[in-house]
Amino acid sequence: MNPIIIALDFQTGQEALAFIDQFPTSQSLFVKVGMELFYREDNQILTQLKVRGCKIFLDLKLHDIPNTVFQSAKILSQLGVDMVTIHAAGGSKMIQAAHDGLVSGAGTKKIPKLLAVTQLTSTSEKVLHEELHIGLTLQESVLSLARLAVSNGADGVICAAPEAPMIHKNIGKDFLCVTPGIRLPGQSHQDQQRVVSPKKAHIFGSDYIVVGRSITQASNKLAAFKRVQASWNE
Ligand SMILES: O=c1ccn([C@@H]2O[C@H](COP(=O)(O)O)[C@@H](O)[C@H]2O)c(=O)[nH]1
Repeated sequence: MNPIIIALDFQTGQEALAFIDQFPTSQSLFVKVGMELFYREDNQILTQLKVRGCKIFLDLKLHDIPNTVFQSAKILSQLGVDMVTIHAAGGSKMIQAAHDGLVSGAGTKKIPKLLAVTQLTSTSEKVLHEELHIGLTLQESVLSLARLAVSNGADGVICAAPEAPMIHKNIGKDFLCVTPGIRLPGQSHQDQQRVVSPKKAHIFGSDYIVVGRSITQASNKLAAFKRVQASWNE
């Protein structure tokens, strides 16, 4: 299994595909299409990526009333992607609606994995308390949202890697922990707050790491991807 999901945070499909085309065709890539690329390019970027053999994590982080999420998830389920996201903070009915929408929309297609964002990896303990007015610790809040997610049909969560052991211990080893907030040693954290190296994420038990700028903004992107792989395998 390839545990590295590359976040294709490019402004155009042309840039994203030029990036993908640098990799050998034998390399099976797992990529994340987020709001930036999807809002610009729509479904046709997904088709282009599938033609190139990529697995796709469509990261649109749905967060709305249950009916809207149900209808949207139904459509996402028909796009042939492997994973989709919602915000767990939308609550039990919203998570359930996302699950039901995916099941109802998939038809004969494979149902995409449903991942619930717990606390964004750009959120610090200080922001959680002072801006969001949440009285729990980050770990408590992440675990509580992960419990809400699993009870309502999610297959896993988006969290920071140091939270993965707690989630796997309390919820189960098969519940996916997909972890952004990844940097190689010495790199700037930029807007991320809860950051670890690929090696540390592997030790913590992340099922997948999501890596964007460390690879996509490197001068030699293929070499950067190999450095991430090497760190994970250390
Ligand atoms: O909590 C979250 C949820 C999603 N992301 C996404 O992951 C990548 C990370 O990019 P980097 O450049 O490696 O920081 C990005 O697409 C985010 O939208 C996240 O970082 N944290």
